[in-house]
Amino acid sequence: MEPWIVETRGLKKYYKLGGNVVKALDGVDFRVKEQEFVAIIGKSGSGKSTLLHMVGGLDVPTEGEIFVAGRSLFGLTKEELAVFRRRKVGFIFQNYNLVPDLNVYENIVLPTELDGKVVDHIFVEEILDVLKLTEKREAFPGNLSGGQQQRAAIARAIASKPAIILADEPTGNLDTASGHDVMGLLKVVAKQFQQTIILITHDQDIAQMADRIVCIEDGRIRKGSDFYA
Ligand SMILES: Nc1ncnc2c1ncn2[C@@H]1O[C@H](COP(=O)(O)OP(=O)(O)OP(=O)(O)O)[C@@H](O)[C@H]1O
Repeated sequence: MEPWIVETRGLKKYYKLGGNVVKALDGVDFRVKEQEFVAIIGKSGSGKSTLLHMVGGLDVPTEGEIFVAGRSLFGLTKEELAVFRRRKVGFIFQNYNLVPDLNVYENIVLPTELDGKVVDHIFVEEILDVLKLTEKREAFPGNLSGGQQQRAAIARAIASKPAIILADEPTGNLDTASGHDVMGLLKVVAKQFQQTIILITHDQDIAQMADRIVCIEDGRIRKGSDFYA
C-alpha cells in the first residue's frame, strides 16, 4: 500500500446559489505522500481553497471521502473536526494570522500550549535558527516585515509537529523577492523537519519551487497536470 498521508476520493463540493449549483469541486482524487511538498495551482475560482479547506477539516464535502494520516474525516462532528485541526494540521495563511499582543516566540508556542502539550524548546530554537528568526524572538508582529511575519507563521506551523501543513497563498502579500525567500525557507524547514506541505498559489514561479505541481481547473484536477517539478 502506498504511504499516502492525504487521500481524497471522488471529492465534491456543490453550493446552491439561488436556482444554480456551483460545482466548486467536482470529483477530485488527490493523493499526497509523506514528506512531499505539493503546490496546487489554478485560476481564481478553480477550487483550490475549497480543496485545501476540505483536507484541513475547515469544511465538509458534499460527497466523497478524505483521509488524513490514516483516518477518515467522514462523519466527524464540528468538535471532532476542531480537535483534528488542532492536533494534525498546521495552517499558514496569506495574512500570517499572528496574535499581535504576543511576541514571535509566544506566537510560535501558542498552538502547542493551547493543546495542553509540553513545548519542546530545543526544537523551537532549531526552527528559529533555520528560519533566521533567532534575533527576532522577542519582537512583536507589528514591528516585523511581511516576510518576517510569514517566517514566524511558518515556525508556528512547524513547532506544533502536525501531520500536514496547509499553506493558503503564503506569498500572496509579499513582493517577489520576499515571496521567493519565504518559499525557499519553507522548503528548507519542510525537508529538515520531514514535514508534508500542501500549498496553493496563483504564481507559477512559486509553484515551480515545490516537489510536485497539481493544476485544478473548474473543480477538477486537469488531466496530465500532476507532475514532479
Ligand atoms: N461559500 C460559498 N458559496 C458559494 N460559492 C462558493 C463558496 N465558496 C466558494 N464558492 C465558489 O466555488 C468556486 C471555487 O472557489 P475557491 O475559493 O475554491 O476557488 P480558488 O481557486 O481558491 O479561488 P481564489 O484563487 O480566487 O481564492 C468559485 O466559483 C467560488 O465562487
